[in-house]
Amino acid sequence: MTRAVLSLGANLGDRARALRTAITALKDDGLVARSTLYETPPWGPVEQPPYLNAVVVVRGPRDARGWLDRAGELEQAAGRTRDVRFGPRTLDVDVIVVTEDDGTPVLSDAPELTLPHPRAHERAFVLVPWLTLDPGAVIPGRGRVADLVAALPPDDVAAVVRWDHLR
Ligand SMILES: Nc1ncnc2c1ncn2[C@@H]1O[C@H](COP(=O)(O)OP(=O)(O)OP(=O)(O)O)[C@@H](O)[C@H]1O
Ligand SMILES: Nc1nc2c(c(=O)[nH]1)N=C(CO)CN2
Repeated sequence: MTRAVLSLGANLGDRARALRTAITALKDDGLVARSTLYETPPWGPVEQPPYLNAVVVVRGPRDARGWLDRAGELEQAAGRTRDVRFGPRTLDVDVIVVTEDDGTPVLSDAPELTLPHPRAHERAFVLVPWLTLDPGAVIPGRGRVADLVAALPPDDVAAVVRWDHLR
């Protein structure tokens, strides 16, 4: 058994429906915790609409590749096609960290599965929802999520807004 932290994002189509459908599907995979939905400004070089993001924790009988495969299945089910790097999408599911049951982090530098996710530590849209689920969370090699959030530009953190409060 392994425990995985997954980041979900969508900025095309019915964003909330895409995230909720994926989170519901993950109940079959051992969903442990899920954040609420957050509206977040687009991160990265591509101009595009705002995202809805969420973070979930799952624990089940998959290895790290198994979680990556499951992420791909959920993206396909949401109608994702091959697209621009960092560009808009109906659903993006990233594997952020994977931990063995004895607490050992799974590390990988393979291009098709890099763990921990190489950009998670600088993304408020990952760190802020994750921190609500696990105040003691750590990214191996990067530090405590609470400290990483504190090190981000305050405007980046403030721009991650609970979506249920917006409606
Ligand atoms: N930890 C990881 N989680 C998800 N995909 C990963 C990971 N490490 C490597 N990849 C690979 O990244 C490739 C590109 O993924 P994708 O198109 O989702 O990138 P992106 O979403 O534009 O960028 P980012 O991964 O920074 O969010 C995938 O084919 C996948 O195999
Ligand atoms: N706010 C936000 N920005 C992004 C996201 C995302 O999920 N949320 N995903 C991206 C895909 O690489 C690029 N930029």
